[in-house]
Amino acid sequence: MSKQYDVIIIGGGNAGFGVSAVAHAAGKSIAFVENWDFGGTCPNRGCTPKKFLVAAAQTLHEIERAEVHAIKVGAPKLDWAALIKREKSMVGFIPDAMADLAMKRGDVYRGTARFTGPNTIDVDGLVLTGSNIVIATGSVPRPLPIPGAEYLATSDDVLSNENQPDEVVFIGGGVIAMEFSHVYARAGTKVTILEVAPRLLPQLDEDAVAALQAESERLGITVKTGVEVKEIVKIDGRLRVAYAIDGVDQFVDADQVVNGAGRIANVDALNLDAGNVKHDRLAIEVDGYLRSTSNPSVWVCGDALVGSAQLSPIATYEGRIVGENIVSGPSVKPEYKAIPSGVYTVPALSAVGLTEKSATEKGLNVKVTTSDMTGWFSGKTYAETVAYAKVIVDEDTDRIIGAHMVGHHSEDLIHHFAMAIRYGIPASDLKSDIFAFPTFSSDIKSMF
Ligand SMILES: Cc1cc2nc3c(=O)[nH]c(=O)nc-3n(C[C@H](O)[C@H](O)[C@H](O)COP(=O)(O)OP(=O)(O)OC[C@H]3O[C@@H](n4cnc5c(N)ncnc54)[C@H](O)[C@@H]3O)c2cc1C
Ligand SMILES: NC(=O)c1ccc[n+]([C@@H]2O[C@H](COP(=O)([O-])OP(=O)(O)OC[C@H]3O[C@@H](n4cnc5c(N)ncnc54)[C@H](O)[C@@H]3O)[C@@H](O)[C@H]2O)c1
Repeated sequence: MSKQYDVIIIGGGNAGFGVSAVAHAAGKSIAFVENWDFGGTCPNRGCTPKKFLVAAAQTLHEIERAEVHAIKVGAPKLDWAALIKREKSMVGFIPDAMADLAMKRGDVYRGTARFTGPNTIDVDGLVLTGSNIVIATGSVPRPLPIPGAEYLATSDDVLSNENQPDEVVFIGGGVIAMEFSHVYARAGTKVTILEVAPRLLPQLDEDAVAALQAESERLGITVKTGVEVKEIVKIDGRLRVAYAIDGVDQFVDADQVVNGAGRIANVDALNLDAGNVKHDRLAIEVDGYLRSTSNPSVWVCGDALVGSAQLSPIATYEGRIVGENIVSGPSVKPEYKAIPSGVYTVPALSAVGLTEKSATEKGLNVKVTTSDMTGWFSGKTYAETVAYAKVIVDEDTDRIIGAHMVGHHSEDLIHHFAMAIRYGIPASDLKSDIFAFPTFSSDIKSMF
C-alpha cells in the first residue's frame, strides 16, 4: 500500500520550501523528497557560498584603492585554500538545518523521485501517492556537446577546489562566468571568457554590460565574443580549448575550464511520460498558474520551470504561488516585472524592469538617462572605478520602467527602483523624496 499525501514536493530547494510554507500553514499533509542536500542550490552550492568568495574579492578591491585614501599597504596575497575552507565552514550547517525544517512541515523521504503514474511517484522502491505533485527539482549545467566535455568543471567545482588555478577559461559569458571571473582575476588567476553571443550577458542592458566589460578588462580578464568552442583536449596535464571566431581557428590553454554556458531544468530522471506530464524534454508545459497542461495534479516551480529567470527569490516566489494555488485552487499567476537581480561581480551589475531595447521595442514614450557617476561626490569619495546608471522612465505615465546600474552600491540601490516599479510610485515623487545625505541612495534623485 502506498502512502497518500495532499502534496508531494520533489526537491528541497527554495521552490520546494516556498510550496511547503504555504501548504503546511494550511494544514496539508506533505511528503518532501530530496536526493541530496536540503536547502538546494542557493544556500549550499550557489548564492550564499559564492558570496563569501565575492566578499574576499571586494576586500581586494578596497585594498587596491587604499592609496587614494592615503593608506599605504603591501601587495595582498589571497590564500585560496583558506578562503574555500571559510566558505565551506559558513554553509556546512545548512543541509541539516533545512532537513529539520522540512521534517517540521511533513514526512521526509531521501532518494530520487520518478513518476510511476499521474498521481504516484517511486522513491527508490517506495511508492507515494499525491493529490498534488510539485516538480521543484532545480537545474543542472547545460551539457556541452563537444569532444572533451568530460574535462569541464562546474560552479560546484569552483566552490570546492582548494587549488587556485593559474589560468582559467569560462565557456559562456553569463552570470556564473562573470562573477567567478572577478574573484579569480582579483586573486591573481588569468581568466579568459569565451562567449558564443556577440556580447557578454546577452539578457542584460547593453550599455550597462559594456561598462562592466570595460571594468573586467581593466582587471585583466580576456573577453572573446562570437566564439564557437570546438573541443577541449588534455596536453601534458593542462587543458587546451580550441575555438573559432569568424571561421579563424584559435586556442587557449588553462588549468581549469569551467562550464558557464547556462543551466537547464533538471527533469530528465523524472519519467514525466509515466506521469502524463507534457514536455519537450527541456521544458514542461504549464498554464499561467504553473500547473501542467496535461496533468492537473502536477505543478512546476523554480529553476525546473522554463521561461522565468533562474533566481533564488523567484524560486521561492513561484513555490509560494504553487502552494497558494494548491490550497485555494488555481487563482494566482506570477508577475515578474519588478524583480531586481544582481550580477555579483566587483563592482556588481544590478537591474530591474525593462532594458532600453525592450522598452523601445514596446513602442513606449521613454526618457532614458545615463550617468557616469565616478565624478559625482560619492563616486569620488570612495574612488569608484566604475559607477554607471541608466534609468528609463515612461514619460506618458511618469513611472520608472527600468533601471540598470554598475557599481555605486547598485546591489542595494536597485531595490528603490524595484519598489517604485512594483508599487507604481511616480518617478517625480521618487525624485523629490527626502534621502539621508551624503549617501549613495541620495544620488538616485540625480539619476533620472
Ligand atoms: C553558482 C551559482 C550561483 C548562484 N547565485 C545566485 C545569486 O546570487 N542570486 C540568485 O538569486 N540566484 C543565484 N543562483 C540561482 C539559484 O541558486 C537558483 O535559482 C535556485 O537555487 C533555484 O532553486 P530551486 O528550488 O528551483 O532549485 P534547487 O535549489 O536546485 O533545488 C532542487 C532540489 O531538487 C533536488 N532534486 C532534483 N531532482 C530530484 C529528484 N528526482 N528527486 C529528489 N530530489 C531531486 C536537488 O537535489 C535539489 O536539492 C545561483 C546559482 C548557481 C549555480
Ligand atoms: N547573481 C545571480 O543571480 C546568479 C549567479 C549565478 C547564477 N545564476 C543563475 O544561474 C543560471 C546559470 O548561470 P550561467 O552563467 O551558467 O548562465 P547564463 O544564462 O547567465 O549564461 C550562459 C551564457 O553562456 C553562453 N553560451 C551558451 N552556450 C555556449 C557555448 N556553447 N559556447 C559559449 N557560450 C555559450 C550564453 O550565450 C550565455 O551568455 C543563470 O540563469 C542565472 O540566473 C544567478
